[in-house]
Amino acid sequence: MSLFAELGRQAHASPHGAVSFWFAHYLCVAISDPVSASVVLRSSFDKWPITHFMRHLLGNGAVFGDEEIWRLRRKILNPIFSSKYHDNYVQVFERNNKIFMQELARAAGKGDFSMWGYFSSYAMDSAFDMSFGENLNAQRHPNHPFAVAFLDYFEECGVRICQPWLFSAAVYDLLPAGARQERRRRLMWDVVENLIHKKKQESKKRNEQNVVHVNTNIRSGEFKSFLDLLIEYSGGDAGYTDTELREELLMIILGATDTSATSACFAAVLLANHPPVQDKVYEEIQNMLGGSERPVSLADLASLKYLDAVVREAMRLYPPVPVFLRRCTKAVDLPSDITLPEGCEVMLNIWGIHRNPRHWGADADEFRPERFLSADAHQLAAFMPFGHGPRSCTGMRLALASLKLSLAEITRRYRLLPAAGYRYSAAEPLRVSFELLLKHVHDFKVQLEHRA
Ligand code: HEM
Repeated sequence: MSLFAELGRQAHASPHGAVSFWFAHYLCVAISDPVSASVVLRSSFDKWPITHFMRHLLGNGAVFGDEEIWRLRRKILNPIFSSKYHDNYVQVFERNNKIFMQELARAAGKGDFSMWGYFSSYAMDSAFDMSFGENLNAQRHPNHPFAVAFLDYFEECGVRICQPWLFSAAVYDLLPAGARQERRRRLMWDVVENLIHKKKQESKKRNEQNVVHVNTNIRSGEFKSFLDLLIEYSGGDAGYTDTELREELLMIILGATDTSATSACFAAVLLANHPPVQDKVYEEIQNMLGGSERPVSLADLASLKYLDAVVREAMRLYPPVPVFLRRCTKAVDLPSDITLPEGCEVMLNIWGIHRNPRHWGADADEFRPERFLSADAHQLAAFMPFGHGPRSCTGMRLALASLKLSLAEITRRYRLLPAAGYRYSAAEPLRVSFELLLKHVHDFKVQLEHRA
């Protein structure tokens, strides 16, 4: 992670906001200027070839697919993630949040513990539920084979991406790690393919009987899972094949799970270490609920402006995806008068952009949520944890809703405290590492104290 921070510092000092460096045998350009980053993100859509090893599990799933395939897949994803279906999915978060709170209650008042397992199971259950309309129940059964295979698979990918000599599949597949990945992939594919098969059978039966489907899994209305919508928007029986459906669904589950858990965990650790900020969040929630014990709902989120600022500030300082890797498929002219040639590997250094003092001021490294209450257009354009342009995250609105719902429920019940012996200060910022996503070296440890 220190590499990205150093590249960021060097780029901030350069008039172009960019520096070149070697990564394995690639000569790359790292950009920490938001305006140049936005030009690249709007014009170059292929990812670095080193990310191709993710295709072992995800195939041509939108996130790692080359531009040609990605464009076709994205056309189907866009309507599925439109605001039309937002409420449909948020019901899933509300439901899984209840289980989350029941599970978390077991850790409260018992000293240090890691938030990671709780947030990641909540995110996994929500992603699975949205994808299939089925409850994986990893929150109550963290040893569920799918959940274990998924987490272990991506942990191993995190190790691989930091070791360039493991990039080649010809070598990796012969190693014990390659064999383990193969077993995990098989298990996940089987689970997903069985669910696709089951869904298609059910829908065939319904069509034969001409029955209107109401999914009783969800409180109100007809729930449509990502699987339902992918089938519908890709053209029904003539649409996506089972392989294409599996690729897209696994890609959505990947996109939704660890990213959301990482963001929520960083926000929780920052709240634990900044009591005055936490007090303001608590006050805001109490003022809104006015003493009621009802759960926080989607409709409430619009009133929780300070909580929104806290979530954004946590993602600014600790973006779960700290770098995006793009390859220029044509020459790109940057505003600073330099041209990136065709084939150039570009690292969009989000960590560096989010801490660029030109945009965020001299206190860019400090946790100060208030800056988002008065952020100007330049600052908002320099905030890109979800990417930017046509290939940015489709799930941004859902992710923010999920984060705020869970953090609001935690803060109203508990006072978050730093783990014993570990307190964050401006002089000693959170120590982080890079393993596919950003990670906290101290494993997101906090304590929870019941509020009176
Ligand atoms: C805090 C949580 C999240 C963060 C920080 C995040 C961040 C990102 C980033 C950085 C990208 C890649 C952008 C790029 O390459 O330029 C991405 C792509 C994607 N994300 Fe998210 N994401 C989050 C949650 C979600 C959720 C909840 C979903 C779905 C339910 C989702 C679905 C996707 C998909 C489908 C893509 C691929 C987009 C494409 O290549 O066209 N993400 N996300």
